[in-house]
Amino acid sequence: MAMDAITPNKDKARAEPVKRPTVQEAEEAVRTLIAWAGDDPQREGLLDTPKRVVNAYKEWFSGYDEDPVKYLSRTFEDVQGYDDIVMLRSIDVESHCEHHMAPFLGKAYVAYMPSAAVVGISKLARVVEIFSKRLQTQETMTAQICDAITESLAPMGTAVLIDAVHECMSTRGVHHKDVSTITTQFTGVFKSDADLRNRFLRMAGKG
Ligand SMILES: Nc1nc2c(ncn2[C@@H]2O[C@H](COP(=O)(O)OP(=O)(O)OP(=O)(O)O)[C@@H](O)[C@H]2O)c(=O)[nH]1
Ligand SMILES: [Zn+2]
Repeated sequence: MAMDAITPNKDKARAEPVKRPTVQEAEEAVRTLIAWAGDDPQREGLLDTPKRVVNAYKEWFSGYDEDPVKYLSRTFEDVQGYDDIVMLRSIDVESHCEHHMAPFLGKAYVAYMPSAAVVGISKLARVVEIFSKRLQTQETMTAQICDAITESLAPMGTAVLIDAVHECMSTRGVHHKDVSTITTQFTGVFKSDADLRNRFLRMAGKG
């Protein structure tokens, strides 16, 4: 999808799409932040930095240009009657918090109980990646991953757990380095069946 088509995280208060600035405008904003940090944007070592930062942003925030549902649309039905949990453990999460634009890093655990069809397992990791490559709160991201799987696959239930360390808490502010944050979202049988939910948590190593 083109870089000028932005699909922001849902914000019900905003009706109009956000207009993406030009590369030149984005680079100028980085020069402003360099000066705000106290350095000279014209210093030789910093001359190419705005270009590098803008390119890094393209990668860190590439999730605005991707539609997770697209990845979940191809399913497979021939699984010989398989009817138990499908779970991906320890999916890397590299995201940025929407409050400080600081990284938060961790792991996601994603499971669903198939109703009929299953999906290619790599697509679940892609869904995590797409939502993580946006400005996020961990809670929003956990709910978005769960919703995308639930809406696309209509499984018997979906379970998502994210365990992450927020650099806005470890490198600034309260400076707590060893605190990780766990968020969970459960639907369907994972919500109604405590034994199944506990099985998921044990399989994630959190039970
Ligand atoms: N719930 C939630 N909070 C987050 C997340 N990422 C960062 N935060 C918190 O967002 C809050 C923002 O609080 P503010 O008081 O507005 O900002 P601040 O003055 O920079 O806060 P401190 O981080 O405490 O210095 C902080 O408590 C952060 O720890 C997240 O994913 N979920
Ligand atoms: Zn933060």
